[in-house]
Amino acid sequence: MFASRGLLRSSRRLVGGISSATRTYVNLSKPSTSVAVLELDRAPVNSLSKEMADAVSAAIKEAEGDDKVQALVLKSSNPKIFSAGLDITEMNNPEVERLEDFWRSIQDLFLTLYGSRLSTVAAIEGHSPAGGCLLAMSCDYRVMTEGENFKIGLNETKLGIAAPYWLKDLFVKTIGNREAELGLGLGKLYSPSEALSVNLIDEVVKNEDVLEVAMKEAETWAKIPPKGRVASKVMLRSEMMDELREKKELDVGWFRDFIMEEGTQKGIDAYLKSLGGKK
Ligand SMILES: CC/C=C\C/C=C\CCC/C=C/CC(=O)SCCNC(=O)CCNC(=O)[C@H](O)C(C)(C)COP(=O)(O)OP(=O)(O)OC[C@H]1O[C@@H](n2cnc3c(N)ncnc32)[C@H](O)[C@@H]1OP(=O)(O)O
Repeated sequence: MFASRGLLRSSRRLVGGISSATRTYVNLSKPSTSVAVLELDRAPVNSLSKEMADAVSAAIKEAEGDDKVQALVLKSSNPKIFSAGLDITEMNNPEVERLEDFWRSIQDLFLTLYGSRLSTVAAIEGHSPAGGCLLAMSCDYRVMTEGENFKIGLNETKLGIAAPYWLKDLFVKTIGNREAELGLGLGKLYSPSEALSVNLIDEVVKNEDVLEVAMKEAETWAKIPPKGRVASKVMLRSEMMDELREKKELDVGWFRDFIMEEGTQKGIDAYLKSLGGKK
């Protein structure tokens, strides 16, 4: 029960050093011996397509492959948008096989980030709705830039969809049941100060300070002896992860059936057209 699969992941398959490795959609660098930085870099809004989700998972695993690295800062190349969440076009009139593979990649990204042996700090620069909030909540610590127009939360109901059960569970774990009922039901997006008041994030900082604060926090976590730190993380997180691993294909089926419904498609289509007013 203690050694949840994946959490104390073996690094044998992984390359060792990280030297500003740059790949499509993400940039991975190592500004200090024990802290790596993973930058989300998929214009215009860092939405999570299947390929983007796979790239983020691969970069986390690469960082874990360096035994000296103990912490990871997750940031955005866009100072106004951390991530706009799942790429909605993946769910709009999709091919069923692609849709299922897309969802497996999202599940894997969650399991990889939430279950990482690394201490993870989200430097939330700007907007972070839905899947963006999932990324942030999967980290150990969350710093968000100030600016009351920036929003974070789970707005799925506003698109006519529902968060999967494991994202709901993560939300409840993070902000408690009552606030999650309000947040999920209303599809509420919180300003940084509101998010801080419900413990959705841990700190609000000036835009220009976000990386420095996140790096400092990551260095603090990196100094904790990893054996006890990782064991504590396993104790806190393994139950949720094990449940999803057991139900993975069931969850893929729920997602597929929900998304393929005609009513869901109508809602997604209308929402997508409203975005940017251009589609
Ligand atoms: C019982 C249930 C059982 C099973 C159900 C299981 C699972 C279902 C759950 C699925 C989970 C979904 C989670 C999600 O993440 S859904 C995505 C939610 N995201 C959003 O609602 C964010 C939408 N975007 C925005 O609000 C704004 O773009 C943002 C505030 C981030 C930035 O605003 P800005 O004005 O700067 O940019 P825009 O002009 O709006 O956008 C620029 C272009 O980017 C496109 N765009 C934006 N967001 C997305 C996205 N998430 N996916 C794809 N494309 C996106 C936008 O359309 C613009 O494109 P162009 O018009 O320029 O082509």
